[in-house]
Amino acid sequence: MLTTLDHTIREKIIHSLEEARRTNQSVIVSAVKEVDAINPLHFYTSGESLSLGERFFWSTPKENYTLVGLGNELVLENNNQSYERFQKIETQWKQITKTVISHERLIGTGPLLFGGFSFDPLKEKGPLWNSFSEAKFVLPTRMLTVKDNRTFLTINKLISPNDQLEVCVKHFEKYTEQLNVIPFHIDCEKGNEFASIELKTAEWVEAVQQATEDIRANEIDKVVLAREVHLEFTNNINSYEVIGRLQLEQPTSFVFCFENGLQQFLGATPERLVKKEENQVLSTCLAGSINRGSTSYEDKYYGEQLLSDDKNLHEHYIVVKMIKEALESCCYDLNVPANPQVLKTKNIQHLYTPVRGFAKEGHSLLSMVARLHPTPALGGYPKEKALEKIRALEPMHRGWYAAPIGWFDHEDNGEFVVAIRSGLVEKNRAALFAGCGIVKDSQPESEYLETKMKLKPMLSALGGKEYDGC
Ligand SMILES: C=C(O[C@H]1C=CC=C(C(=O)O)[C@@H]1O)C(=O)O
Ligand SMILES: [Mg+2]
Repeated sequence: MLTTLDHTIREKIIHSLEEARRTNQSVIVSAVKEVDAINPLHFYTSGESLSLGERFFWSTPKENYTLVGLGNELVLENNNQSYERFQKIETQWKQITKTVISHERLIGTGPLLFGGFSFDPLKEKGPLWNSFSEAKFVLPTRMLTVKDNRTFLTINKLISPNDQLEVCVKHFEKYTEQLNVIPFHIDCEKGNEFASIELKTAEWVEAVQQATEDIRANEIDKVVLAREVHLEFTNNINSYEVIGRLQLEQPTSFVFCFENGLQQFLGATPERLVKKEENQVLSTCLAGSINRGSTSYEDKYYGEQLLSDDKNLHEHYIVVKMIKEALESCCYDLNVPANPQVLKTKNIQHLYTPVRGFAKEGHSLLSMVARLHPTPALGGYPKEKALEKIRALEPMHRGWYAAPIGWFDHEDNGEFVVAIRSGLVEKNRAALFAGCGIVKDSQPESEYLETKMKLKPMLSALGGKEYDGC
C-alpha cells in the first residue's frame, strides 16, 4: 500500500503502520515538500557520504525536468531471461502500491521507481557487467525533483508491520531537516588525462563486413553492431563532473546516471524510447546519422544531405515501421509523420520522427517498453533475427548499453530512453560503447567514423577535452 496523504507525517505513519499490521505487508509512505531551489548536481554530490553506490541522476533535454535519487529504500530486481523481466517488475510494484490513498501531486514527485534493463538477457554478461541484473529498479529514500523552476523533495520509507512509530517519524525528520547540500563549483576545464586506451577496431570492422554480406544475401534487413573502448585515466573519475559536463555539452540529450555499487552507468542519450503521461504516449524514431558542419552553412548542407540520403533514410524507415507496428496494437489515434526531421546534438545530426498516440485501456508503460525493445535503432529488423546476429557477430557484451533506462510511478506515468552515448565507469576506468545501424549499403569505414562521432560526448565529458583517438 502507499499513502501520499495531505496530513502531517506522523498521521500518515500511524495510518500506514496500522495498514501494514492489518495486511501483514510493507507500506510505502511518501512525503513530498516544495523547497527552495537546490542545484540537482549539488544534491547528487551531497549523497556521497550516506548513499554512495545508491544514487541516480536523470535530466531531460534542456534540463526541463530533473530527478535525483539518493539511497535505495526498496530494490526490485530479477534475472529473468524472457520478456517476463519487464512484467515481473511491474507486478511487484503494483503489489506494493496496491491500495493508493493519494492526493494531488505533481507528476515526478512522490513514490516512483528508477532503473533499467539489460539489452539482451540471453547473452552472457561478461566480467564488466557481472553486478548488473537483467532488470533493476530502486525506490529512492530521498529524491529531488526540479520541474518548471520549482523544486520538490520527496522522502520515502518502506514501513513494515514490525516498525516502531518513533523510528519512522525520525526517518522523515532527519531527511527533511538535514539536507546537507553544500554548493560547489564544477570546473569544466579541469581535465582527466587518458593513461591507456584499448580498442578492438579490426574485429568490429570485420563484423560489419560480415553483416553487410548477410544483409545482401537477404538473411536480414538491418542489424545494429556496437563496439567498445576501454580507457584508463590517471585520476579517479568523478561521476558528478561527468554528469555536469554532459549537461553543459549535450543540452539536447537526456543525461542519466545509475549507480550500482562501485560502478556508475552514465551517458547523454538523444533517444527517447517511450514516454507516458496519463494516457498520452510519445515515442521517437532516431536512426540515420551525419556529422555536424564547421560553419552554419556547412552544417545546414549536411543536414539536407541526410534528409535525402537513401542509405540513411532506409536505416530510419525500418525503425519508423517497427515502432508504428509495435504501438498500433496498444495505442489509438497514432500519429506518425510521413517524413523525418533533423535532430542536432553537439557532435552529430540524426534523422528523427516523433510518434504520438493515446494508450488503450490496460496497456502500461512497461508493456510498451517490452514491446518496443529493442527497436531497429538498437537491435535491427526482424527483431529476433537481429538479436541472434548481434550475439554471433558483436565482439562485446552490451550489458545495459542500448537498453531501456528510466522511471515510472504508481499511476503509470513515466519515461524511458535507450542508454546509448554511454559508458560504465569504475574508479579510474571507463568502458564506452557506440553502435551503428548496418544496412545493405553500409560501408565499414564510414560506419566506423560514425561510431567515432558517437563516442565523442562521453570522451569529452570524461576527459574534459576533445579527444580524437578512438
Ligand atoms: C546505436 C547507437 O545509435 C543509434 C541511434 C541513432 C542513430 C544510429 C545510427 O545512425 O546508426 C543508431 O541506430 C549508438 O549511439 O550507440
Ligand atoms: Mg547510422
